[in-house]
Amino acid sequence: MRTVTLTYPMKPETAAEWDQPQIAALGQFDGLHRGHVSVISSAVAKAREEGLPAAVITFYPHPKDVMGKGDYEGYLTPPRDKRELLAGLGVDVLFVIEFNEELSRVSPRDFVERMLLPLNISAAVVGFDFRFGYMGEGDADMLRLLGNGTMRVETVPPFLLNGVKVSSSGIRKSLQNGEVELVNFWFGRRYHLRGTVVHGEKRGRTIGFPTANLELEDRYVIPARGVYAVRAFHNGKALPGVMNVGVKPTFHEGVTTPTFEIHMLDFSGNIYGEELKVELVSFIRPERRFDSVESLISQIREDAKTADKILQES
Ligand SMILES: Cc1cc2nc3c(=O)[nH]c(=O)nc-3n(C[C@H](O)[C@H](O)[C@H](O)COP(=O)(O)O)c2cc1C
Ligand SMILES: Nc1ncnc2c1ncn2[C@@H]1O[C@H](COP(=O)(O)OP(=O)(O)O)[C@@H](O)[C@H]1O
Repeated sequence: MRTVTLTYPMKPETAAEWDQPQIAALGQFDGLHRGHVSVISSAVAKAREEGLPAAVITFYPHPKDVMGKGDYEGYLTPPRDKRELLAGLGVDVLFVIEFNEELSRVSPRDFVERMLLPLNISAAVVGFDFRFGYMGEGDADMLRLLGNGTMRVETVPPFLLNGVKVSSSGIRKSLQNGEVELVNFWFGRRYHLRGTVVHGEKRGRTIGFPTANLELEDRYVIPARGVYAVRAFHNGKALPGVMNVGVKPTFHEGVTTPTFEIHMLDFSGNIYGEELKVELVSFIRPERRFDSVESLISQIREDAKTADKILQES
């Protein structure tokens, strides 16, 4: 899959490259959940049918990140995850349009005429609630109108699971409530965090539970504080583990930024500086303060047993 970054207005030399028609799915697609996958797969299927390349056109940063008051909660799929997942769906080209204040003021007409038509999009596939252009004034009908007969527009209906519409906002909320199974069901895969193992306070090894401290690679949506059964992938190898997302109230007061610590159940070795991808499998319990280190240790021992059982069954 090729990734192309675009800025508004499109440079003529960029446009000149896209002289073949292509089928494109348009949207923010943060999370690439099953609703998003249904839109993108429909574009890919259409592209295969017509023997044309399948493209995805998306925006980065997230409009809420640019237009908000600095309180954006982060990404479900930061750029690297998005690229990997889209490549796996059979997408040939990913166009990432840089979102900034200027783009937020572009009218639907200018957006279509100056960004989409130059890319030679013969059919655009969008979700049922797709909005674009200044103040979200544009919708699928307007896209069709502005395409002026050169661009077919198809909408994909809402994707429901148990009668509930799968949505990025629903997933964010559930993740922040620790509802991992539900989140994973909506994703159709497991939510993961990726990062580098950094030095912590060196206490883990002294209490019999060394923990790899993860410095997140990007601004992920942070799951609820607490203990999770996880699978950590180290150099592609899956390692069962238990993760604490928290501020360690047993040892600290007033800390607000959580750390991500993973104890791998059957592992020993030095992995400082190395990358881990950590898949969340299940929420075990909220984080709490213990009156003694001994009671924390026996609870962690219980957590490790619980995680082991969950992971053997999933
Ligand atoms: C499975 C697990 C559960 C944990 N639960 C708690 C908890 O409930 N409360 C707490 O204060 N710390 C908790 N911790 C964090 C430990 O306090 C922490 O791992 C230990 O202090 C080592 O920190 P270090 O890696 O920075 O040396 C937990 C850690 C693990 C691995
Ligand atoms: N089973 C394991 N799970 C996690 N990390 C382990 C394990 N065995 C060894 N390690 C190593 O030990 C380090 C964690 O030890 P710890 O005493 O908690 O130090 P720190 O506070 O720097 O994280 C990890 O970063 C990793 O390099």
